[in-house]
Amino acid sequence: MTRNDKAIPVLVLMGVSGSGKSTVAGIIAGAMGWDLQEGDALHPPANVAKMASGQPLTDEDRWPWLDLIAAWIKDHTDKGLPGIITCSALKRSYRDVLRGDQVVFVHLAGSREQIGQRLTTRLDHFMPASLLDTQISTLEPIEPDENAIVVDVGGSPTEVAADIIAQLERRLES
Ligand SMILES: Nc1ncnc2c1ncn2[C@@H]1O[C@H](COP(=O)(O)OP(=O)(O)OP(=O)(O)O)[C@@H](O)[C@H]1O
Ligand SMILES: O=C(O)[C@H](O)[C@@H](O)[C@H](O)[C@H](O)CO
Repeated sequence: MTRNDKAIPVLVLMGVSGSGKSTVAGIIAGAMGWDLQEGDALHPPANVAKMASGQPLTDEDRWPWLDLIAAWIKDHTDKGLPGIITCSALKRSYRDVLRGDQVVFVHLAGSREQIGQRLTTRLDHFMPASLLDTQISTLEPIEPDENAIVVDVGGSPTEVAADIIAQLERRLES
């Protein structure tokens, strides 16, 4: 059986803390009926404790977590199931662990001021707003050869989700 893998995407919603990954992923998963995995839920407890104490993760902290994200993606691509997973995926080398024919990275991009403002009003999360600067300095922007969509997060969550779905549909048509 042949299958158009591009038509069965697994989206990796990526970007710095507070860029809206969880919020927008929930809207898209609901609208499309796709499986949803919150990447933060796959962090080992030690990683969560480290971030909650205000320390940024190192590469060594992130590799085992990225392996779990990659396993979730592979489970979906092996079964030909669409899905959406949140993962900061800040460095190109991290994205290398996650890549595949069906995998589309969606970078939620916004200004430090806007994302910082959203983080200071988010009170129910382990990640302190103080870590935003290290998230931004660690981020390696998407490069042209990566299978990716970049969206501006200036609009409402519903507008950002609609922008992503529209860009995805245009890619499938082309
Ligand atoms: N487009 C948006 N407009 C206004 N507020 C937003 C938007 N997207 C997200 N928010 C709000 O900003 C905050 C951060 O969003 P969210 O938790 O989804 O980000 P995140 O990227 O998943 O963060 P983290 O990586 O730290 O888990 C939340 O309080 C959320 O309600
Ligand atoms: O790579 C990282 O530093 C982490 O994944 C963070 O991005 C957090 O998981 C997230 O932002 C907090 O919710």
